[in-house]
Amino acid sequence: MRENDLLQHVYAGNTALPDAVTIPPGDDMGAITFGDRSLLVAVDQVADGVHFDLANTPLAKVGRKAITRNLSDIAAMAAKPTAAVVAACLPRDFGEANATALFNAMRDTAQTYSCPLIGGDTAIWDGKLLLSVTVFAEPWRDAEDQPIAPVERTGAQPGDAIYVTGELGHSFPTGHHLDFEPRIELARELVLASGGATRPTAMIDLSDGIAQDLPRLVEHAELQMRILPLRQGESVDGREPWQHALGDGEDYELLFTAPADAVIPHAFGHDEDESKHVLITRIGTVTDAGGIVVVTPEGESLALDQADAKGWEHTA
Ligand SMILES: Nc1ncnc2c1ncn2[C@@H]1O[C@H](COP(=O)(O)OP(=O)(O)OP(=O)(O)O)[C@@H](O)[C@H]1O
Ligand SMILES: Cc1ncc(C[n+]2csc(CCOP(=O)(O)O)c2C)c(N)n1
Ligand SMILES: [Mg+2]
Repeated sequence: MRENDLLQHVYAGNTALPDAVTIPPGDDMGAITFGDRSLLVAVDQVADGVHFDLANTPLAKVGRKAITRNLSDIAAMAAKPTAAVVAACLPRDFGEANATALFNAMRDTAQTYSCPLIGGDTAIWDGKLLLSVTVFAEPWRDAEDQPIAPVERTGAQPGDAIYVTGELGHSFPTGHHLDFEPRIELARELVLASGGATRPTAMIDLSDGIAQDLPRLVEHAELQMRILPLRQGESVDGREPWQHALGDGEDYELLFTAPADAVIPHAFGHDEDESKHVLITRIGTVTDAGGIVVVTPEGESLALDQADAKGWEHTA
């Protein structure tokens, strides 16, 4: 069983959805309208053994990740967090102190990002720890209080530039997958600054790696591995740093496209210390044919599926 096959089956039913569904399955969040307002919703789970290893991870970080993974999907739509609910399946031997610590971490993280935890459900079972978080979001509003439409995955055009925030690769061994900052404020700035001149044409958050997530935005592109922003980490199986950056996944950075003449800033941040600012790197261009091609640091052009960097897909 492959995750992507099931998703194609889900998307095939999208045409039958009612008109109130403005963003159907296939984006980082779905959206519905009621009255003249729009509400976005997404659900993401974390499971022990799949998204974290409980034996080696403090509960505070597990609880944080359960929330921030969902906030990253809100960032990917350039939307504003509204509220969250959580469904928890706790192992039978978990204990009250652990349950309290976990809940406190989720509540505090949600609060930090102005996405209050407003409910949930708790069960105790014979399985491993499993947390499923649903988040709601709404459009940001401009200076005239007009809603800013969410950025979807579908708007990229040939000739658009491709950008990525932060650094990529080695997320699991470095612990980045637990500690990352969801890019909510950065995305807000992109859609609000300069009267919309820096608005992305399409955007996604990088959970499964560029190798899986770029094809969700565009069919054809050329990517320069020489300028891919790399996180430092140990290489596995002799693979190159750029291969880790393409395929490891769980970067929770934003991958987006924008018109080639849009003046996208090179960094984002309000800290006086510029080393704390988040890089925004132009890594390639949307093309109109030829599939997705990666140009290695040595100048060799490879089809993405020949790059030995597959990205993450759930399979069984
Ligand atoms: N079981 C399902 N039923 C209906 N829709 C689904 C199901 N699983 C996934 N989807 C939809 O398919 C799309 C891709 O799902 P996926 O979980 O890969 O989201 P993502 O944002 O790409 O990744 P992540 O979950 O890591 O943020 C989303 O629009 C999601 O809502
Ligand atoms: C114990 C353990 N093993 C492996 C990984 C790596 N990993 C897990 S899920 C995922 C993609 C995103 O998930 P999803 O597609 O469900 O959003 C990645 C890269 C990890 N974090 N913890
Ligand atoms: Mg996502």
